[in-house]
Amino acid sequence: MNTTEMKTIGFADVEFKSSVLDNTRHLGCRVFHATTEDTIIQMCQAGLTLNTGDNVWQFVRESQPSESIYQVCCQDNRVAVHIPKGECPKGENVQSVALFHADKLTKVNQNDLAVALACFIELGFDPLDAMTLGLAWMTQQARAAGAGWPEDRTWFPTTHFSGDHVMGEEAEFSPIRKDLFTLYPVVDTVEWLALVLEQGVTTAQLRIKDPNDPELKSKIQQAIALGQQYGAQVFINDYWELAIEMGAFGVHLGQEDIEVADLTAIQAAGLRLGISTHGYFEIMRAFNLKPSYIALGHIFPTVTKDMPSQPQGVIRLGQYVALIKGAYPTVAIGGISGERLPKVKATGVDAIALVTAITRASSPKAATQSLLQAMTEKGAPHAALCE
Ligand SMILES: Cc1ncc(COP(=O)(O)OP(=O)(O)O)c(N)n1
Ligand SMILES: Cc1nc(C(=O)O)sc1CCOP(=O)(O)O
Ligand SMILES: [Mg+2]
Repeated sequence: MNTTEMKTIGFADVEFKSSVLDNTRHLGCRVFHATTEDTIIQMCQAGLTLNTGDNVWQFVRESQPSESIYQVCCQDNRVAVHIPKGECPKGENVQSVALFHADKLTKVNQNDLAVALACFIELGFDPLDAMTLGLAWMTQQARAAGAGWPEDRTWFPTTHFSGDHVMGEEAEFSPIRKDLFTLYPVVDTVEWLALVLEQGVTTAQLRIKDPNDPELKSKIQQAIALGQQYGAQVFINDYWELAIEMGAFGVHLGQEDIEVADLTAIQAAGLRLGISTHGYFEIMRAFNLKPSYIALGHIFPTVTKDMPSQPQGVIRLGQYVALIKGAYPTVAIGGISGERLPKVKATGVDAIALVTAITRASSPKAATQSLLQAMTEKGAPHAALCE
């Protein structure tokens, strides 16, 4: 194909070249990358399509949701992505729409967006994360703000799913004490909680996964009392109604939890809110709620929980931390051991959450002590970022 325009998106060790328009001004391009399959963008009868090997994306004017392809609808500076049913993060039989608002652009050029999207998919990002990054990249370019990795949150789009809870303009969750936000054990019994608090832990979470536990209420009550006794920030996982009723310090909720919880009630009751995220789309979605902290997972493979997403690794963790820094406190979670802790800490993340590094240690008390000590040791910040 004779091309009239060549776009390049380059980051430190990867460079993508995209031939975008042929000489009859028809779109039809390949995104070249040395180590992965080519991604092909074509104009066909149905509109612009992007074939990434695993998925087909189609840029449409008006969307009639399809079960098998990602449909992208661009209007001014807003983008709607209809997610194929099988790929939907909310469940197999749900048709959901992810919405993006690139408010620093006046119009999203869909040819450029297709190229940027293809590049980030080639880099291994999940579809909605690739779209979030693609829009951040385009905004950064449009504002002549450099060719580095998108890290400045002012260039990022806002993201949400259709039907998401909308908080009042002024509403934000109560802050946590950052000086107490360091080692963050997540445990499933009151006994474990007492053990870590006795060792000097100042932030912890009670995570009981059986909602039918007959002693659930009493366990939550004991956890709250322990937090008060030790002057620690104790979060209750999932059970936000009980947490409000019993006056907990805070609750931790995941991406599905925030769809069913009464966030306004949690905020009005003065509880702190921590939110789980697993990539750019979810981080920007969490921003809408102005939470007390943002959790970033899972960094390494974990045996504690079945994860639908891939481990993020410390390089991405560093990029997420840079994006969030100054807006909300951050905590990393997933497969973090004493050995891995220095690399995680070097990303600049505020706190480190862990389960098995303590609960499966041969001496949990000694492990907690040594993890606490490692959190306070001064390391070279932003060093040791190789995985
Ligand atoms: C600190 C912290 N980070 C992440 C999670 C996970 O929350 P969620 O995604 O809702 O999953 P469950 O823990 O409820 O299985 C967490 N609990 N704490
Ligand atoms: C509860 C939980 N949430 C995660 C997330 O990524 O959201 S990872 C995780 C388990 C963390 O356990 P461990 O320290 O044993 O790997
Ligand atoms: Mg949860």
